[in-house]
Amino acid sequence: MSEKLLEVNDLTTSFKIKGEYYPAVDHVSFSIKPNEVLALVGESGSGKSATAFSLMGLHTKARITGEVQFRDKELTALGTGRMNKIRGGDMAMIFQDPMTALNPLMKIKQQITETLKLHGKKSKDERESYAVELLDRVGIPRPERVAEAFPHELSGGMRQRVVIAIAIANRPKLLIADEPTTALDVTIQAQILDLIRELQDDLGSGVLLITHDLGVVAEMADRVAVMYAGQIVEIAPVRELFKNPKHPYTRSLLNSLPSEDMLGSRLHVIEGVVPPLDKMDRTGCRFAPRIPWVPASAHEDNPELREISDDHFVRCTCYRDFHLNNEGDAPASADAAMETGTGGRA
Ligand SMILES: Nc1ncnc2c1ncn2[C@@H]1O[C@H](COP(=O)(O)OP(=O)(O)OP(=O)(O)O)[C@@H](O)[C@H]1O
Repeated sequence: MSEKLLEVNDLTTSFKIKGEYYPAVDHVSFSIKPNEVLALVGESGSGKSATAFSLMGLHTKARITGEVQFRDKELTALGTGRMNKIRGGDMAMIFQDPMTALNPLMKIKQQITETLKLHGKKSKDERESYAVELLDRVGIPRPERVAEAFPHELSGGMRQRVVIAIAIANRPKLLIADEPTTALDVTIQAQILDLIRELQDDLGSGVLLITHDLGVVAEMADRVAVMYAGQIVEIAPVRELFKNPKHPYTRSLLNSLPSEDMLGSRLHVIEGVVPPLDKMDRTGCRFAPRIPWVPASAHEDNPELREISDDHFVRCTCYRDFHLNNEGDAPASADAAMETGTGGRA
């Protein structure tokens, strides 16, 4: 097998809005190696989930182009039947909300054995005892009892452990985790992340970890891809990204992280939101409207991801002209920056 487990090239996923297709994922390319955790970060609406769902073949109504090579199979060319075999087998997903991922009317045991059955694993008795083993493996106390429970009888953290048990049931080579801890409280979050890390180590799986939480990224990721308005704007090994962020969007995200020396001070992020798909200007640098104090000449007309140092890629040259102001913050608003004439520069 080649060193790459997953290779995504020019993936474009477009949704139909009022009769027209608009890309939510726009020529996205990245790869994941076995045993590697790639974090995909970005604000709400940047296209993270659409990327994940496209990989899993779950966007049946969208128009999808590009290549998704998974263990030397081209997934975009596979029919539903073969895709169903891969989904939940070699490629599994942990969803954000365990309550919607689980069937409320089925006992936990049944939900796990169904996955095992779909992938032709073991006899009925073996499947049932393996289901209990899996519950134990994901740290569920009294797994025999939990196996007989319905989802609503469990806490949020326990439900997410069940979702993870289902995801790892067939020892996937690739695990896609879409905001796996967002719905949980902080102490449970840490336990679930530890669990995912441990299982990933154990299985040697690659992981695509989708999150908007940079604390989670710092703890879990080997590499990080930053997504804005359907495009990856920066991708780098985790240490490099935290130590040497380039793209203004990445720097804005990192600037929104609280740190000890910022206690009591106000956090600043660049104002604005990701525009809706049908209102998005797709020419030039998509982040330009949110940093109007950076001169137009600093942006490229057709920004591409470019390798600026080993394994560190950035889109658009605007990062060279982007500076934080004296307080180390981006201006609280573009208008303020224009008025003060600081241009957001140091
Ligand atoms: N089925 C759909 N039909 C139409 N538009 C969609 C559909 N799914 C997502 N979108 C749009 O695609 C864009 C990207 O959405 P996506 O859910 O991938 O963002 P995200 O980065 O995962 O955000 P979040 O963190 O809120 O989940 C958004 O503008 C969203 O409204």
